[in-house]
Amino acid sequence: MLNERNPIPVSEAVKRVTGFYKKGETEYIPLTNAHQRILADDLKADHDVPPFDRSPYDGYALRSADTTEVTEHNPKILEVVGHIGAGSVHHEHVANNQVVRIMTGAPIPDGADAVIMLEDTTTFEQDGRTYVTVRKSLQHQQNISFQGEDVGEGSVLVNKGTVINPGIVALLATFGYAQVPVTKKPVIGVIATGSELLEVDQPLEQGKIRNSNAYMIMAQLERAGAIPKYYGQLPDDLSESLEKISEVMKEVDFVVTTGGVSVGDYDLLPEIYHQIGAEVLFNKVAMRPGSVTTVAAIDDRLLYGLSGNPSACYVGFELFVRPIIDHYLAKETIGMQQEQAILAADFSKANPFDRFVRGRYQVKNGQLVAEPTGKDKSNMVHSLAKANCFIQLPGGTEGYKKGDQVTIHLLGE
Ligand SMILES: Nc1nc2c(c(=O)[nH]1)N[C@H]1C(S)=C(S)[C@@H](COP(=O)(O)OP(=O)(O)OC[C@H]3O[C@@H](n4cnc5c(N)ncnc54)[C@H](O)[C@@H]3O)O[C@H]1N2
Ligand code: MOO
Ligand SMILES: [Mg+2]
Repeated sequence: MLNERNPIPVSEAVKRVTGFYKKGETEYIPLTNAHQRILADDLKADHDVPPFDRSPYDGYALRSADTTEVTEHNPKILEVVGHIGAGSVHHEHVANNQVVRIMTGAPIPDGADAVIMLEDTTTFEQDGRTYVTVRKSLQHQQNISFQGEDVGEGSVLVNKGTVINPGIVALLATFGYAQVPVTKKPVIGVIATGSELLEVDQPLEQGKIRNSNAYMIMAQLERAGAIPKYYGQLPDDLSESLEKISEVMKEVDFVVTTGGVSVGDYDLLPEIYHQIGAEVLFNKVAMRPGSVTTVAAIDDRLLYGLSGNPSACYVGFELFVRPIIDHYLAKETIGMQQEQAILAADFSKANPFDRFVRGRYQVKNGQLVAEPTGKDKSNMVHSLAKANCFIQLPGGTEGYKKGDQVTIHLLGE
């Protein structure tokens, strides 16, 4: 256990955490559940798309050589010898001066090399036979959707580690993935600590507040792609907390607690880490909010001690829990995406530590602009609601001015 609290830079804290990453196993899940999961194998085309030459129009498949010289004023009559919709095949060879009535998506019959659109023809019957008048000349291979023009067999379409979006779902279906290989989600235990906490359905009492952090963390876990497992809230009682946390550690991949990590008389987490023999990786980070964020490890399992203050808890989660989930899921990108933005309002508070201000970014005139979403104290909860990014304001300055360029970390709504 560390007795003294030495603030370390955020980057160093992230590095210490990612040193403990594990990768989840691959599991196979039904395609209907695959949206937003992480692809565990490269998605490779095992056949051409389309798998055969097909018609992109409703019209007639014909031999282009039969239409040389044909114009609006010099139409030509051809005989209709077949009729196919998408899903059907015309098995006979199309000979000179013959056409096959064809619908969008149907395979081009053997012998035909072009398709004329229905609008450029008229049909008539004579002596029990069907004919079509064509009023346009067609080039060899005109109006054909070629085998493999969308996707060629053998190409890698999506790399493993990619978040599955609706477009990827379409590709998975195209290539017959009824079961999709995805990375297993980590199961993360959530415990709230504090004798002041009421559950959400309890009425307010003097000196007490409702536990918002546990529910916030569970939503953050889901957003990050993990499975939250809620173990309820603990009063500030050492032996009860010790027992519960030791038990939970055995059941899940990681544990996140909130509250009790600072230096108060009832901040029990430091003593709990000591008694269960956990190695404290850090207990002070040079940032605001969340400076008290603590991470400890037992063997290969991490125990996150997030602050009790809601905004500090939120920021500590996104900076230090999210990367470990991204690693576990073997995502292509780890942690929050960063962008440059223009600060939309003055931020006058000076601070020796880096600040991660809850902000909202939007695009204005082609430029990312970010604005704080409310009061920036770590014990506040209201400013979290509208936040879609953190505005990073490096420490050691007298504050920032509207118009300054800043780095923002996207929360990925
Ligand atoms: N003497 C010092 N005091 C404090 C320091 C310090 O360095 N020296 N650090 C301050 C900072 S910074 C923070 S952040 C907080 C961290 O507190 P803890 O992580 O120990 O959390 P608690 O003491 O349990 O609670 C703090 C605050 O948050 C409320 N809380 C707790 N749990 C929840 C919950 N689940 N949902 C909603 N709100 C919760 C709790 O009632 C307290 O108001 O310490 C400062 N103090
Ligand atoms: O950890 Mo505290 O949030 O720096 O305010
Ligand atoms: Mg405390």
